[in-house]
Amino acid sequence: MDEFALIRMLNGPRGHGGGKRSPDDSGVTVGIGDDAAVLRPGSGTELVVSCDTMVDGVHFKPETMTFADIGYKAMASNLSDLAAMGARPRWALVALAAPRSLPADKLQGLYDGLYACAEKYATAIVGGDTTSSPSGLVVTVTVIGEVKQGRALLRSAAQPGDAVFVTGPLGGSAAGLRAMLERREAAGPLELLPERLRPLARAHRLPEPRIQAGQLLAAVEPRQCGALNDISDGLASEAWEIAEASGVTLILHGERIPLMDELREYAAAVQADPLEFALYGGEDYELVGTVRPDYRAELERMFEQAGLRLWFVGEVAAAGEDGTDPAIGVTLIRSEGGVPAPVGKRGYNHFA
Ligand SMILES: Nc1ncnc2c1ncn2[C@@H]1O[C@H](COP(=O)(O)OP(=O)(O)O)[C@@H](O)[C@H]1O
Ligand SMILES: Cc1ncc(C[n+]2csc(CCOP(=O)(O)OP(=O)(O)O)c2C)c(N)n1
Ligand SMILES: [Mg+2]
Ligand SMILES: [Mg+2]
Ligand SMILES: [Mg+2]
Repeated sequence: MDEFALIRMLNGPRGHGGGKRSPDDSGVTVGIGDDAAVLRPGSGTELVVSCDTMVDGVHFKPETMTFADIGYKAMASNLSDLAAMGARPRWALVALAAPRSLPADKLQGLYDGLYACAEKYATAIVGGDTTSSPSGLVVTVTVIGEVKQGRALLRSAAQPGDAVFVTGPLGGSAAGLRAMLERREAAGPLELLPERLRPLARAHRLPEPRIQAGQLLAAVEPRQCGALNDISDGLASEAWEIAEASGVTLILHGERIPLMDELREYAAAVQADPLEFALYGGEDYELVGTVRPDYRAELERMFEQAGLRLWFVGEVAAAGEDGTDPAIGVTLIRSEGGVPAPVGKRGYNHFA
């Protein structure tokens, strides 16, 4: 099949989504098929743009992900960065570098996953690029969202006194990854995995970007909301990014960090500390953020009303206030009443 037939197959009417599946108010003047897409942003909005790549052997292996999972997660991990800015997703572009030997039905599976996630979060796929790859599969998604002018949520907005929250349990994805690699079986339907591993594998393979939570936070009275970040490299690494960008210290309470029961069970079975998965594992795609302390109860109420939840896991201190060195950074109080210990600035790092 030639390149153009492939693009038509993946995105056309015979594909598993096609440009036809755009959301109703897609704002697309020109979509797939010309030299570039032409898009109409809403008035009074600013564009929010980000891209992330998934690479064979780095982000997935046959044991860890099906092709549909790779597509879903490529879209979800990108939308997660829009969530972390408080943006509403609008459009996406997909750049694909695929080995010539990769069967078309595998690529079709990848596109099933991409379109499934894009549809779920009202995102129109408006273009991309298709090339051959001399080695493994590489998928890059670019996402474009919108936020009301001046309302984007930045890493630099944490203030001393803020409460630190996360939007969901952490560490499950990294435990799922480890468990699937240990099994050494090709990834198949989640239902075929032992029940205790399913939630962990799901967290790794089919993460959900916290779009609704991000938008809710961006809509809050602006002076009440602090920093926001999504957790791709692990809570420690993302908390460090907020600390450095804001010039503060984040104090985390180990016992308040939400963990799935299945993670606790898995960690006990492999004699590991479940908190290590949460702090340094990564790919949870939950949000970590801060809120002014007086607004905490109101934010909790707003989340509850929207059918969402927050977990308060710590507080922001002026740099050095807790007596630890270096002054700017992240500290952990393992159990209540204990003393804060520095948290290493480590997590997933492509070149470390
Ligand atoms: N090769 C690059 N060229 C230009 N900017 C880059 C490049 N790689 C990353 N960035 C930018 O660096 C910042 C941090 O990137 P990254 O750590 O990948 O963010 P995230 O973890 O949120 O995906 C972002 O603003 C991103 O756009
Ligand atoms: C086979 C395999 N090995 C290791 C990992 C773990 N892993 C790969 S990339 C990554 C971090 C997130 O990816 P990155 O490209 O750094 O995303 P970004 O921070 O730019 O959003 C993690 C934890 C994995 N997902 N699959
Ligand atoms: Mg990135
Ligand atoms: Mg991010
Ligand atoms: Mg990212």
